[in-house]
Amino acid sequence: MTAADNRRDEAVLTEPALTEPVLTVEDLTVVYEVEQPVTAVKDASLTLHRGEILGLAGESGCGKTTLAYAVNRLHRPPARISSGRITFHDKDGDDVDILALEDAELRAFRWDKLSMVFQGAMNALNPVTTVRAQLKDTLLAHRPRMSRKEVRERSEEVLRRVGVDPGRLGSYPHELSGGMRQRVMIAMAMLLEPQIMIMDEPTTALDVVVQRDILREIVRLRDELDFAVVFITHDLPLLLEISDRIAVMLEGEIVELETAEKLYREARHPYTRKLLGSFPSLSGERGAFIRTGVDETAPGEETPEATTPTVPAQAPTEERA
Ligand SMILES: Nc1ncnc2c1ncn2[C@@H]1O[C@H](COP(=O)(O)OP(=O)(O)OP(=O)(O)O)[C@@H](O)[C@H]1O
Repeated sequence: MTAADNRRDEAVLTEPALTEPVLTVEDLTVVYEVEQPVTAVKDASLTLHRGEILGLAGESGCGKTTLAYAVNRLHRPPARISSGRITFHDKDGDDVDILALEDAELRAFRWDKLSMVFQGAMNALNPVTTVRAQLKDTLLAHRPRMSRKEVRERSEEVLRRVGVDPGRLGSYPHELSGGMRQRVMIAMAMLLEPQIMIMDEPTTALDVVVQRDILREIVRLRDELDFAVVFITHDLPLLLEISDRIAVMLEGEIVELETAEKLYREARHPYTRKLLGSFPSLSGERGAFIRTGVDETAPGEETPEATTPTVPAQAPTEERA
């Protein structure tokens, strides 16, 4: 392979072809109405494209979680959206004004069109209910006409997709490891085949090896199923590996939004450069762009057009509990 081939391959990997938008956030401002009001998100605008992984980076307290919650209208008082527009562009052609949805419409919208895996989500599973019952409840709440057989098949399929043996359907959350619980949460988030998944530090509480396995699978699932991901973390090296584009937040504002490679090589904003410089793994010799880790799947293990459920190659083999 020549150097030109290498460069071309790298460009294919790192320069995403931007598809049509699936979500548009315009001038969003979110304020915590406390004694000394905090404007946690200031005039934030971004476009998420279909099938894209958009990383949201920035140090603790810059407003990442507030932004993510507001997009899904999961924010609670004292948080208030004081201005802005959030539009979901459904694949059937409809534009949905998320801020105008009534409660019932919002309940139908969440999980179905846009789902969220948030910090500590692995503890969000109901401790007294089996995995089977939790998947079934979510499915039937949105698809009441599904037959028992369809519910069973879909539940098995999503578990397989995230690398959990369907034999675990009968398990209670405490019978699963942290990594498995987090995989189950990801299965739950993709259960209804949403077009967007927002992931807020989904793997932070897990050890590094499990984290990488799960991230690899998220990228693989995105490749197979084409949902868009907003991935939030302050781990910039990790975002550089998995994201198509990265938005950098500083004190509530999005100060830079670029492709991962451009951000890595030619960050424009001084804060982005400072952030890049604060990770020793990024501040040494900048040779080849580091975007290889989680993209590296065993060659030939999957075809892009695969539509049948497949067990990810990296899935742990596990025994029935
Ligand atoms: N309930 C609240 N009341 C008042 N201020 C709040 C509240 N929750 C968050 N904030 C403030 O809003 C700002 C943004 O917080 P947010 O949690 O969105 O940041 P973050 O970037 O997600 O941080 P982290 O990475 O630590 O989760 C911070 O200044 C925070 O102190």
